Amino acid sequence: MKEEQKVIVVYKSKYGSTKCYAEWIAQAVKGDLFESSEVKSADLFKYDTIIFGGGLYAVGIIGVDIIKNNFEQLKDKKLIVYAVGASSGKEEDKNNVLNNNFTAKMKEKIDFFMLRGAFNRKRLNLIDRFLMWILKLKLKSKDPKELKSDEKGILDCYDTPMDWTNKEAIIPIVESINNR
Ligand SMILES: Cc1cc2nc3c(=O)[nH]c(=O)nc-3n(C[C@H](O)[C@H](O)[C@H](O)COP(=O)(O)O)c2cc1C
Repeated sequence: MKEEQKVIVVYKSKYGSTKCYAEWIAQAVKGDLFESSEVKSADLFKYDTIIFGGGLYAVGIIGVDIIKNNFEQLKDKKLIVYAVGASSGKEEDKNNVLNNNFTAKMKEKIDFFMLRGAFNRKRLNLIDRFLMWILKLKLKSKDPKELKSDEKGILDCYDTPMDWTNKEAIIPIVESINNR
């Protein structure tokens, strides 16, 4: 990475997976690390590269509005977004998340990555537990052959706590900054 590049790593995480990846990434790229509530839009403008990570909830990337709402001012910077979910990040799931969260113009400019987080139903707050229960009922009522891979992933970990967080998964993100 060129000496003068300033990198900020911002994250929003509910249960810690996205935070864990943000810490690994910030350490690897020597970036400044912030939880999204600690950052104002004006802080982002001071950096050359902005990396945002958010947990995936019902195909939405939590906290990503900080990038979307400031997109016009940020679009000429290097913009990286990663979403952390239970999904294995297959192309189909990735496109689904991209289309659900970004406009065509944003998709062109933003380097987007999917990372795999963790899931433990017992650690969820009451609302999330209820939402997951509704989702499970909905998925169970579908023909198993019709399930998308992220839906299968959710059913697989509903009763079994899983932790897929893996430091090596940040390599493509770190490389995309270093190869700038
Ligand atoms: C209510 C709820 C909805 C979720 N929706 C999705 C989803 O749409 N896609 C996905 O891949 N994972 C989904 N997950 C799994 C989370 O994204 C996963 O646990 C992730 O590691 C959370 O990151 P965090 O700990 O940083 O918040 C959902 C989890 C909950 C509790």
